[in-house]
Amino acid sequence: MPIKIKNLTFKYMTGTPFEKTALDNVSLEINDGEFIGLIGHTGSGKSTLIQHLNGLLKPTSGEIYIDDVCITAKGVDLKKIRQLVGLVFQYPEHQLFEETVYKDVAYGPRNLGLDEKEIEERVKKALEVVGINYEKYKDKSPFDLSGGQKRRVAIAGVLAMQPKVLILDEPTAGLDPKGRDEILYNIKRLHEEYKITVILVSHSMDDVAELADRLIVMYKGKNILQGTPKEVFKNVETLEKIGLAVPQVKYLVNSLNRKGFNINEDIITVSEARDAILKILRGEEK
Ligand SMILES: Nc1ncnc2c1ncn2[C@@H]1O[C@H](COP(=O)(O)OP(=O)(O)OP(=O)(O)O)[C@@H](O)[C@H]1O
Repeated sequence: MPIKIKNLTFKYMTGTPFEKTALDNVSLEINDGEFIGLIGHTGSGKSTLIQHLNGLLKPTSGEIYIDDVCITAKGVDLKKIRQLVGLVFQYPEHQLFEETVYKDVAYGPRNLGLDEKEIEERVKKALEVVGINYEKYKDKSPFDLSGGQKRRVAIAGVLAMQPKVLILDEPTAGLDPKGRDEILYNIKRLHEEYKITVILVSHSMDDVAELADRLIVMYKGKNILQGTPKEVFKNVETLEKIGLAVPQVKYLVNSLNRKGFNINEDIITVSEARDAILKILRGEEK
């Protein structure tokens, strides 16, 4: 489902002495089935931008089209838009409230007025996608689960709406490494198997380097850079100036090259670095 953002400006508390321009004339296009990494320093406008994509915020000016439907026009059916564009907030597990995992994941589909058979199928599928065993967990209280499991159940609640676009605001924040890996693995799988468009807001350059097809970099409410991770991470100076880093692997490659090695400076992921270092160790390259 393609998304077009045209000249989007958003101000908080307009007309007050506290007015704050959070988005400043942002224009962007996201293609159907793309995996976008949305990065930027804290306060750069990422959360404000994604809240526009399912109609939670209304632009001060500008337009947004989803699948060629202008969702910022008057009278648009926001309920339908929210079905198509699923938004997973930071710490989504704080919104779990039902007494069983089943009921929590079923909450959205039930509100759509679906029959119980369809609801059950959706719950099963959504839990399967996030790697939670349906039979084992459906009757458990969400509050008896680990942090990573709770979050996956919360994500399943959004997936049960069968959105075409999934937006996740820092889905791994506060999780231990195991919980983090499980979430990222499941998002990647979801994108690959269901061709769903994913927008991942992240502070981890390593994660977006591994996962995203394209990065969008925000700075002070503007989209200042975009391109494939390799293209974007070439701009080391610009990124550091705006408080971002490049993937750790890039620093490792630079430091090895300073010691006389000749490793491809485009390398941004651990697996690429491993392959390059193995080649050196096998004597295929210096
Ligand atoms: N409810 C609000 N009222 C007033 N200003 C706000 C509000 N929410 C955000 N802002 C301001 O708007 C700007 C953009 O904030 P936003 O939360 O979109 O940034 P962000 O990139 O998502 O940050 P983070 O990475 O910390 O989540 C910031 O200057 C922020 O202080």
